[in-house]
Amino acid sequence: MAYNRTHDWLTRLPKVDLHLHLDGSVKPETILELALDQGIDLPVYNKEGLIPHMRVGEECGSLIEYLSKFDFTTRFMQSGEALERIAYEVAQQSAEHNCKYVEVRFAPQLHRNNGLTVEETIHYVVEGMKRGQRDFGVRAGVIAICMRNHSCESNLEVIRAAAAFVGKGVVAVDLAGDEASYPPEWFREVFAESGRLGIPVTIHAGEAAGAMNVYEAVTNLGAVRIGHGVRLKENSDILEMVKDRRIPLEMCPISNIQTKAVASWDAYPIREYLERGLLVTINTDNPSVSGTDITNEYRVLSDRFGFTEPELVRLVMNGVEAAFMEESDKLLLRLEMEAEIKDMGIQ
Ligand SMILES: O=c1[nH]cnc2c1ncn2[C@H]1C[C@H](O)[C@@H](CO)O1
Ligand SMILES: [Zn+2]
Repeated sequence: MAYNRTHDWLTRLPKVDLHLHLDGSVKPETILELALDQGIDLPVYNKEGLIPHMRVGEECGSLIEYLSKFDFTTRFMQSGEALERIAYEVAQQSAEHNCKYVEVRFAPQLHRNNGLTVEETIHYVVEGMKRGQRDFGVRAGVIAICMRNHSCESNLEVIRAAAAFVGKGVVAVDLAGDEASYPPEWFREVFAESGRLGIPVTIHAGEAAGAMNVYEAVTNLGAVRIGHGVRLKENSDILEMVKDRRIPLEMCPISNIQTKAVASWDAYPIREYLERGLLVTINTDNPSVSGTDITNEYRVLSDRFGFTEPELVRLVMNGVEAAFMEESDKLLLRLEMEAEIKDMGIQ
């Protein structure tokens, strides 16, 4: 069988992206326009000059350093118009990589500096995704994020607002931010509310701290998916539990290397996870902060780990299985993607 791993092939491969932050996906061109519209000064007025302010380099040493890039971008994301536009552009960027389904996550409380309510921020992001779906055919769901450095009250407000949008664009809630300083057990009260309201939960865990955080996220916060889970490999019992419960891992390879969730590509556990039967999915995390896109994630994996075309297809279809989607919609998406993959000559 001849494997033709060209860039073009991977771009055309239908894909999904389940872990993508809105504020980590803003194009520098858009920042230039938003700054002019909003009357906010910029350090430089050209795309290339903005990139170092938005993107981490090779030298990024930790998740904390990685997270420092977000303050720059969120300043321009304080109006309904900006949120709607950026969500729309995420759908557009997804379509450029033949991404058929995307789950976009954002933290409503980070977008309230000019007086938007939590509900309004969600409304505008949902509207942008819907317009994107109409124009580019990319299906989408929105995930509302609670932040680790925010109070219980402000996170509860996010959970309750998100619950009101379930079935109207929001598909889940999440917990993000500095994992090493804020352990998941501090958030039991917050996610008890998502349990009461019946909204699905995914939690960033096992990224900047160990496997115990994955255990806590699953057993006490009600996580049915895990963001990253790179350090799950440190504990076999917890790994087996995640496997037995079929809990998908939303892995984001380039980001995981940059944040030092893992020391090097040699130590990246993706092959090990697949061999041990975990449901691994491939995602971008933050295209503009990480300088990546979904095609690039697959390309790097294919280059680094020698994944074959059928293996790459399996990773894509794991993403479909893991999607926060109604089973009937999932079936349609799967059939559509399988037909397209078959047309590309892969079984
Ligand atoms: O990989 C990540 N781990 C933890 N927190 C993250 C990651 N990527 C982005 N964030 C944070 C920074 C953003 O401002 C916030 C909401 O999208 O989520
Ligand atoms: Zn993330």
